[in-house]
Amino acid sequence: MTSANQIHNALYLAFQRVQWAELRNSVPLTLNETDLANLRGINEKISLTEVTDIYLPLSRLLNLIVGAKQQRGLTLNQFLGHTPPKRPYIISIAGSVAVGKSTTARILQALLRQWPEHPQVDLITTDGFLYPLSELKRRGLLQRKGFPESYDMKLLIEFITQIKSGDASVNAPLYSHITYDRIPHQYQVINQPDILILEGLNVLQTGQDSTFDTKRPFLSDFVDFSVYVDSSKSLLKQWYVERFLQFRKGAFANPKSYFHHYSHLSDEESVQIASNIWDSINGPNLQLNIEPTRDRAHLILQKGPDHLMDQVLLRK
Ligand SMILES: Nc1ncnc2c1ncn2[C@@H]1O[C@H](COP(=O)(O)OP(=O)(O)OP(=O)(O)O)[C@@H](O)[C@H]1O
Ligand SMILES: CC(C)(CO)[C@@H](O)C(=O)NCCC(=O)O
Repeated sequence: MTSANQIHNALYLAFQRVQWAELRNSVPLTLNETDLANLRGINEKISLTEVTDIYLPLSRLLNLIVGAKQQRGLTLNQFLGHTPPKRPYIISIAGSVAVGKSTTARILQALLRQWPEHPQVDLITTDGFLYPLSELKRRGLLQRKGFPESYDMKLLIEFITQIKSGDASVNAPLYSHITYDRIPHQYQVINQPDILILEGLNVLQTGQDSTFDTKRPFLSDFVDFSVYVDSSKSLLKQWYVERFLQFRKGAFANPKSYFHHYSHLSDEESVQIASNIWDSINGPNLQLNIEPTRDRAHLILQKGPDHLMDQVLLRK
């Protein structure tokens, strides 16, 4: 009998933290003080050593992989004798709520932009494709936010089809964590970037359940390279609760915030409420719908305590 471990070893090359960090020596790019200050602006909790030791080699790997695809495009054009429109290279980033998908995506965006072969790197999150709050209410899905059925997959597939066709000025809907809802009449315009990073918990899902139209293509059919950010369940819950406490002091204090009523809670009450939301919504969603997609990724980033990278797994 072939064990799950054997299958994993056959599919992935595994790099422990130290091995991966050594690859930094083969990265020609360095970061200057301004670059580092910009990265600080993304999230002041990010360790800059982590950026240079872990994410810089990662940006080099992606730079090489994107380069290979660009080369293939040129070869194909030569064969076909025409020049098709510029089509963005699409990188997806999946993982649990609170694992750090958006932070990872923003670090990679900042680093990938530094490479002269692909200066224009755009980033969008699938949060904007959640149904508006009124629609979620209508469908009785308020307690299922983030579950597959809470996303307008038709809209998301339409969006990615336009991007992949090389269309100019494609609108992506925007989401606000303050109002907990889609922002009406406001869009992010995607205009033929070199790379588009698509971040969200559902990007590796195939929708092989009754809630989806089985004839519809999968999002992953449009994605060139997929990343899954992984960590242990206990750390994920801890990061979720910590972020909730942080929000209570920041975003929730805004009277427009959907969670404004939480801003007056004590620490103890907040921890209780965040734990309940985790145990009833985000934890089960991770278990049922997100974690099962992990081994479809081309690259798995495994984070340990303090968001430090433990291991990098790369599809052979
Ligand atoms: N590399 C990092 N170093 C330190 N803290 C981090 C790092 N990445 C993420 N965090 C922290 O972890 C929490 C979750 O991060 P982030 O908001 O990026 O997660 P997410 O996966 O995008 O979440 P969601 O799905 O809810 O949008 C935040 O409090 C963030 O500050
Ligand atoms: C918007 C999502 C679904 C994904 O980012 C998530 O942050 C969320 O709101 N989940 C629902 C439960 C909660 O409030 O955490």
